[in-house]
Amino acid sequence: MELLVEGVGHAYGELAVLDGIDLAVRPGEILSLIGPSGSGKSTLLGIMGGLLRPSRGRVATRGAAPDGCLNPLTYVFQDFALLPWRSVAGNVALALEHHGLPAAERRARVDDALRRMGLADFAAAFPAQLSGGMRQRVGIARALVVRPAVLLLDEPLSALDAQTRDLLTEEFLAVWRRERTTAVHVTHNLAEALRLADRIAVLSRRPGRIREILAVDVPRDERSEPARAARMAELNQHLWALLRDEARIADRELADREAVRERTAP
Ligand SMILES: Nc1ncnc2c1ncn2[C@@H]1O[C@H](COP(=O)(O)OP(=O)(O)OP(=O)(O)O)[C@@H](O)[C@H]1O
Repeated sequence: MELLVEGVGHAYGELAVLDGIDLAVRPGEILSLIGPSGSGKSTLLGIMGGLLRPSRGRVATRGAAPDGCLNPLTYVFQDFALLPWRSVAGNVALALEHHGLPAAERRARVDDALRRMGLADFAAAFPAQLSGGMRQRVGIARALVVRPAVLLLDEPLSALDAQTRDLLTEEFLAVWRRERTTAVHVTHNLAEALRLADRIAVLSRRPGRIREILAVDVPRDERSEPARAARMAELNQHLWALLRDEARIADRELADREAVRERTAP
């Protein structure tokens, strides 16, 4: 399924957060969204998923959802958002409630999602008994169980240590290779974006506008190969320079505003 963002702008009261966002997320691609802190990345993801109505513009989907899709636009959150009093299987099954599925199908879907995320032996465990990495596996299994058309990932790995993050990135990619689910992935981590994404959209400082959309033109399987290191470093440097420019301008604007406030203070 394709996700189209057309002329989207958003303000929280007086605070303009997004401006003139046009973006087409292609079927089966992973699009990473990066930008300075406060540039509106999570707001844009919320608008894409229909959690938030934009002040201007619209979001549309095009194309069919996969067979058995119960919830076309499905989130994976940074803080896992698990219910502590429910088992792993109970947390995954939560996403199926209110869909009126027969018990046997519900069980089959839950078992399948747990197996795909390597959680089959942990179905009866509770979140408190699990590491952060395992909890996020449950978060991803809960998203997969509804067979989403588009996955919306809001910094899904940022609460995890570096090693667990690398491991989960590879596991997520293994699942994605089988399903090719369209995904939008918000992150602060350039290495993560460069590992996962087909394209990376860079937002400017607030109000966030699309500064550039960069295609990661190295096949995923080759991104850690020595022969590709130079190109990957080049892409990383380019992204870093864009973010640094935006952060510098934002800092200068803030300093100028403070100076004006001091001059005009009574
Ligand atoms: N519900 C809200 N009400 C008012 N202001 C909000 C609300 N949500 C976010 N903001 C503000 O809007 C701006 C953009 O927030 P948003 O979380 O979308 O940015 P972000 O790029 O995801 O930030 P970060 O990288 O720090 O996570 C920030 O200045 C934030 O404080």
